[in-house]
Amino acid sequence: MDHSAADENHRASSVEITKDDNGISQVLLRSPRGASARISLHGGQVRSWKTERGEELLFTSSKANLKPPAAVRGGIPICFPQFGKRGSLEQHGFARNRIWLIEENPPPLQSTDSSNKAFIDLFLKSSDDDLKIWPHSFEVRIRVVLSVDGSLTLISRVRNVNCKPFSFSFAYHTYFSVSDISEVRVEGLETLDYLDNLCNRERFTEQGDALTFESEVDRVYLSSSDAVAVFDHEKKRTFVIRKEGLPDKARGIPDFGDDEYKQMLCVDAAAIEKPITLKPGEEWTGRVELSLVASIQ
Ligand SMILES: O=P(O)(O)OC[C@H]1O[C@H](O)[C@H](O)[C@@H](O)[C@@H]1O
Repeated sequence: MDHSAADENHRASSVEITKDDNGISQVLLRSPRGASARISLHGGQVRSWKTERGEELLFTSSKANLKPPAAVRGGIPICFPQFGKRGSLEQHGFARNRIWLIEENPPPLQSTDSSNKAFIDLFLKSSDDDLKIWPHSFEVRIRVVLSVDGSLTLISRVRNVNCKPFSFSFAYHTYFSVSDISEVRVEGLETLDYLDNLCNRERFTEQGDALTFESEVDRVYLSSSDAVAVFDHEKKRTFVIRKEGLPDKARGIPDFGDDEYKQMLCVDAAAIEKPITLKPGEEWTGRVELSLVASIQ
């Protein structure tokens, strides 16, 4: 068997497409050691990411409405073309509400080696209804890759297929599952400036060595470093989030008035404060890699 045929064979055994309870296609990626990721075509959203021991690493609200076009609070929603309420569109834009397609032969991805890894390519383009509320023709592609060691990488491309420039925001709005938010600390955001969404986006500078949580937090850190770590002392887990092409980080624990939300922490890799502008025919690429490392507490 030649090399590419071996790759194809490996891929076929590690990618499975089924339907969820609402009849929406979902993709299951499996690593040879048993880690897995499940991605729904509703929103192109990663809904589950599990270790080889079957432990779920992402949070999903037990009250989430999973029926399209609802926005599902959990997993990794894709915020595009708007983050939060910073624009005329619905919160976090419409991409997370749309039904995406699987793309069999996407244009080649520069400097990305997905061989021997389980991956899927998803695609969304502006519909006539989208153009009524956001008049810019676009194509968005996301490759979700599960590596042999269980780490999860999402690579996104946005292309301007319009005849005029347009600007957009983008975020991987990642809901990590944590034991209890009081047991968690975040490193990698110290000394950065942030905009506090709970104080009319006023600008502050982060102090202290590592960040812990005592009450609701909703902040956008500007020009953050490309690696942030989330330590969960009780679960003895450390998540490492690495990003490229996405200057900002958002961090939040919402106060939805419910104990359930003490078991989650949102850390987004994002382009929020300086929206990305594309001229006709241009393409932007952004990437995030999530990994679980041996506990360094
Ligand atoms: O509930 P969602 O629409 O998914 O948004 C969840 C959260 O997203 C971001 O972090 C916003 O800054 C928060 O204000 C919001 O609570």
